Amino acid sequence: MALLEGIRDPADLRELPAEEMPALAEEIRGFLVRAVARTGGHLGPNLGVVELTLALHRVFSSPRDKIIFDTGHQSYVHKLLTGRLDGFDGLRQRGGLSGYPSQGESVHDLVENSHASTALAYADGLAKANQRRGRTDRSVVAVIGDGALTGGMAWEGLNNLVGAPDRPVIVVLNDNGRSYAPTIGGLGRHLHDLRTSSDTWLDVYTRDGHVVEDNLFTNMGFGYIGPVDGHDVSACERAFDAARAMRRPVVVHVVSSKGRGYAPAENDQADHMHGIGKIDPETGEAPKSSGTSWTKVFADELCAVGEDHDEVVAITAAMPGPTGLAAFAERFPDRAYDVGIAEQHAAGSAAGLALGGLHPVVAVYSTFLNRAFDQVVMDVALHRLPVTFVLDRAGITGPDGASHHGMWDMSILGVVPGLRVAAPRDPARLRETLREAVEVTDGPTVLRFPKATAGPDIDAVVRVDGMDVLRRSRGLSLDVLIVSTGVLAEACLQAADILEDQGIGITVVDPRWVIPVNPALTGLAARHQLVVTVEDCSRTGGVGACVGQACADAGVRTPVRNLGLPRAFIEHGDRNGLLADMGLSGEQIARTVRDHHADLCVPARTGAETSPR
Ligand SMILES: Cc1ncc(C[n+]2csc(CCOP(=O)(O)OP(=O)(O)O)c2C)c(N)n1
Ligand SMILES: CC(=O)[C@@H](O)[C@H](O)COP(=O)(O)O
Ligand SMILES: [Mg+2]
Repeated sequence: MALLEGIRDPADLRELPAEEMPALAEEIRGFLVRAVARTGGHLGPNLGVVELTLALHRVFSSPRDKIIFDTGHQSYVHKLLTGRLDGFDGLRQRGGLSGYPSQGESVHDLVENSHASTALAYADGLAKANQRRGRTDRSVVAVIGDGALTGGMAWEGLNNLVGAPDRPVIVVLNDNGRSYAPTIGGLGRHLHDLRTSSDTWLDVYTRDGHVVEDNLFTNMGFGYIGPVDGHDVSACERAFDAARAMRRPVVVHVVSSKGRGYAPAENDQADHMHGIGKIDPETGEAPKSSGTSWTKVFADELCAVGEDHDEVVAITAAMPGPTGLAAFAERFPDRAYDVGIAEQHAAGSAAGLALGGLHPVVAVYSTFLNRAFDQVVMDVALHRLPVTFVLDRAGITGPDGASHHGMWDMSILGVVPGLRVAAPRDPARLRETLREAVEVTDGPTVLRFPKATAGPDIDAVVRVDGMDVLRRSRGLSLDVLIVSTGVLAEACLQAADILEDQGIGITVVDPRWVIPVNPALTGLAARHQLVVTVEDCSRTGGVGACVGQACADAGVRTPVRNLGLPRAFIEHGDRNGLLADMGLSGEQIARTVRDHHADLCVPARTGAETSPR
């Protein structure tokens, strides 16, 4: 790896002769496979941008020239070329390199948000700032994938970028034909036609670039250069030079292949190793996973629901595999819709499907529902439409860090009139609440579950008014009511064991449907000295806040304390380690409950009250 080890800064790269680029690319590919096989990460996307990224850093002078990576999952090569070769052993681990650009890591990193389709907005703003400040000596370059280009924000960006022909921005479209799955819709078809219609890929550029007469981009007002071979460093360099010389908004259409140069990724028909865990670098094989994921439990039950409910249809935002909808699509191909990376459209289209008499199930990662909040409120809930949103990766996810933790869904959804949220604690409750959700006809429902292996079922001692009492106080004192949400039930029960041994009477209740607050919960709260709510979601506006509000509104004076995630961006790490950092392990919950109970300075009650039967 002599060449790669000699690059500590893009300036070192620019010193190398063009003839060294193929060898350097080879070194980078070999390094990526070995490193990501050890840590997991986005191997496929990064293998696809090796030559493209070399050309970017040879033509443009970051950080004076700004290079923005849309989504950012394809920025490993950029990190290797900007002095972070040694950090890859800690990729996506606590205290290690982020899997996305990170301002704290490098001056060459600009956008940390890994939500797709935002790069053109940043580029628009940066270009305007350069123009305002008379900075005519630098470029703004946005690298966006064909998948990210299916997102609505990307079209808002394109529309604004061409609004000012005199404000140069270079849009590098990295077109590998897919997100996880092949890129859908008219854009997918158009790009395919552009990729295949040119008899020869452009490798010679006149000063004004090679403008193709008539395509989507030229008709909008962009200069267009392409299609360019994304695995030919020199061709990419010539294209970027030509684009810069045009001094106007330009799209450079680069054609690449995800997983390039590593047979197990190239042959992976699912998604060319888009995002992987640890693998054997020789074979590409992953160790057999122990246990069943929450996603698999959902995928299987949705297929069963589909058999029983002909009105149920499913929508994914370019993630059929990761959300589990691929199984439903295989079973019911005419009842599954992939709308591209377009969560807002997914929610709006779901509203249309519901108005048409169907019951759509929209499966997205919790964090990506943020993007469709207005559609959930105004297009679905306002019309009281029967749409079920299934939020995978809810709560702390782990390796993808701050913009992927699904830690705001219950906080933002708590304010939506008529919307109901369930947080199943185990596979049995996921199956149960999913079936309950698809029976709801007068408004939206939401289920949320984590990126984790699904644990064993936790049966209730008794179900009272739809809520599951998981633990009744062993003694007769009703000191503390722990309101457990979702998978944290296991930690709450561990805490209950510890606290009971310390003489504090604990009731643990799982409301199952956590928003709006079950009125019976306030009655249960009234019979205890203290209520402690526990959730894998932001404490701000989460279930705990809703319970406190409900108790206050019901005139229940029992103090309510909320355990959950802080109003902060939480770095990447492993899920359990981060939950423990946030005080959400069994032991920590017990310690916090004990402290709150001690603060009440009230002796444990004896006898008079009755535990819920
Ligand atoms: C708003 C949003 N929805 C979903 C995702 C999940 N996601 C991460 S990468 C990806 C596919 C990106 O495809 P593309 O832009 O073509 O980049 P490629 O992986 O092909 O390089 C998706 C859907 C996301 N990051 N942001
Ligand atoms: C980049 C992106 O948003 C996704 O690829 C994300 O990495 C999802 O990862 P998991 O599916 O492993 O949770
Ligand atoms: Mg793509």
